[in-house]
Amino acid sequence: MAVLRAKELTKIYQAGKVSVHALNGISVSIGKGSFTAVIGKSGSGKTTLLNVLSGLEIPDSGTVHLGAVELTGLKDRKMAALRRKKIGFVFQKFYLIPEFTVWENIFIPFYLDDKNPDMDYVEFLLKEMHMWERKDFFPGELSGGEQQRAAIVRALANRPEILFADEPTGNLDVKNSEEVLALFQKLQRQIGQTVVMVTHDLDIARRADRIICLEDGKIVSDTEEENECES
Ligand SMILES: Nc1ncnc2c1ncn2[C@@H]1O[C@H](COP(=O)(O)OP(=O)(O)OP(=O)(O)O)[C@@H](O)[C@H]1O
Repeated sequence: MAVLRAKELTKIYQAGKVSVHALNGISVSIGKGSFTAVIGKSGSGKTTLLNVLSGLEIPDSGTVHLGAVELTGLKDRKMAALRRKKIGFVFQKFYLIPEFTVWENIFIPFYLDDKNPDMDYVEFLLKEMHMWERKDFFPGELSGGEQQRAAIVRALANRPEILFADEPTGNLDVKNSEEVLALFQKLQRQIGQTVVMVTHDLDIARRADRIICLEDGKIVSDTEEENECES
């Protein structure tokens, strides 16, 4: 069963007189409970694809459906609310809010929706990421790996229908990267968490069960096994 379906996505950036076709007719369907890696050379469109699939950016043409809802038709406020409730996003640069503690960063989306988080699940995630002891720290008091682990808890706390991660291990050392990938795999197994992750690294991509390779804004391969993709 597909949790997300995208059809014929195009995105053209205009930089001065140059037009860049960042997405060039991409159609893709993401199965519930699947773990997908998106790889490809620098500039192939990976981040643009993730941003469009997650509603952060609007495509020039094409559609994205999350379940029955067409993201591409939503206005800003509805999109923001839907993203808070149903979509998790992990960025390479973490983007924690520096004035708030880890705990507060995790809870902000819930405050905005006047909802209470599942405390047991948040505690489980913080402990899995070895961040329970650091929950009252401010981002500036944490290492890069700790900040990313906190950002991952924030992204997963509402049990999103789909988690997008853009180079989530790009700024992490081997040990931290391993913990992040192990958590994604554990959640996939235990609660059927759907994950779509961009990476440059074929070894990291191999941890997923599907590898989509992009070139010049197009999918050039989409496999469950070894992949000839240049990344
Ligand atoms: N805001 C923008 N304005 C103009 N061009 C852009 C913009 N964002 C991306 N591009 C261009 O679109 C293309 C795809 O960019 P994108 O960031 O999606 O690639 P990527 O595969 O994620 O690259 P990397 O691996 O280097 O992060 C690139 O050629 C890039 O220069």
